[in-house]
Amino acid sequence: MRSPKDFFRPLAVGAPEPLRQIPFRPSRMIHFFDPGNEKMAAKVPDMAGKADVLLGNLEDAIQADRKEAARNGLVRIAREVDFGDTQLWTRVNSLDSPWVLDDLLTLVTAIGDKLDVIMVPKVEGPEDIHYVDRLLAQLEARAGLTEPLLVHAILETASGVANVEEIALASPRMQGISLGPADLAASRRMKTTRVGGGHPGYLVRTDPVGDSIEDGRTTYQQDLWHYTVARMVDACVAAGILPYYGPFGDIRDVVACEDQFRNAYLLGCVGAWSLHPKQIEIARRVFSPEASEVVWARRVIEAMGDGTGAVMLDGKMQDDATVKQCQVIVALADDLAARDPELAAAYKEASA
Ligand SMILES: CC(=O)SCCNC(=O)CCNC(=O)[C@H](O)C(C)(C)COP(=O)(O)OP(=O)(O)OC[C@H]1O[C@@H](n2cnc3c(N)ncnc32)[C@H](O)[C@@H]1OP(=O)(O)O
Ligand SMILES: CC(=O)C(=O)O
Ligand SMILES: [Mg+2]
Repeated sequence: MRSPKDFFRPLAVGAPEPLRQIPFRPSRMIHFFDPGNEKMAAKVPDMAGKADVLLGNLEDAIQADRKEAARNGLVRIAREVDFGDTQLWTRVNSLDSPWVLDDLLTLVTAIGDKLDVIMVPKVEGPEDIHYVDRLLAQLEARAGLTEPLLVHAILETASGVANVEEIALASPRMQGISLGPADLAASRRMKTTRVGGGHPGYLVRTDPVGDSIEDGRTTYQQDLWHYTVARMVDACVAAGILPYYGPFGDIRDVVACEDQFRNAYLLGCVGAWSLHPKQIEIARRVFSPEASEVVWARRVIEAMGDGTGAVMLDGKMQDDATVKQCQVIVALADDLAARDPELAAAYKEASA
């Protein structure tokens, strides 16, 4: 473990200074595409106007014999497409794979100045981040980069969850963490074959009424991911980085996808992954505060004046703590509206 005094020292001679704070940039959806798939690649310029983050995926979902094509495709896309203020991320192959070294060597030296964040899958503990941290510093120095690349970990192994607090604090490069429900389910030997979402077998049941243990007992499906998402949010916020829900694999079920995303939003996540173009809009809707909520939050802040004491508003008690809750909503709304003109117009209309 590095001394706190050395934490912000570059890890290689000539590497850029690490950031002291992770900037908040809207990232309601991290949209995955296969950069080696010509159809998807052709849609990138259009999607750059719709998604907050576009991620060129090199890991799972890319066939072994297409890894090089995906890597080369990402280099080409990064050089040719104007991303405006849309972020470009990548997910490299896992650290034990035969591809990751070439992923990092190629991407940092060829397009390190175009990439914002490198997502690292299957992170088991802080040692994985330390390895990537030093290697990135060496490559940044070689490429002459002036801004440090940020690192995002996927929480998708049982060890990763056990070590999530240390992972979040492992490097000043740490930008955020996403839940990886598919690999995590496999790692934990959970008995679900779904990619995220609930399961009808994971439920609670009301008590028996009368003599029958069968009749009249309502069941409620529970959220398999609640514990992990809540723990991830705490670990991220304590470390000053951003938590994200991951993928929802049932592309057809846009209703349950929206529910899962909303659970994550309410628990503190700033975004989720989108795997298909139709999930971009779901994430945009869910991870943007509702206009009526923003109006209410502004009313509370105004009514509370200097933010101390207690007042009643529409029959509800407001005090120092509720002002802070409302400030969270308003700050997020302002950040998102600055990027999203449609949202800005909706907020303006609601407050008129
Ligand atoms: C557990 C994990 O690791 S999750 C992360 C890894 N997985 C991924 O990244 C998967 C990304 N998504 C995909 O590969 C695809 O969306 C699939 C395989 C799930 C479905 O693909 P398709 O069967 O082609 O879907 P569908 O027919 O509805 O596609 C409609 C159009 O959208 C395009 N499209 C589909 N997904 C995407 C995407 N992620 N980005 C851009 N375009 C896409 C298709 O190419 C198709 O284009 P066309 O109209 O020009 O023919
Ligand atoms: C997100 C991811 O990689 C997983 O669920 O396994
Ligand atoms: Mg995975």
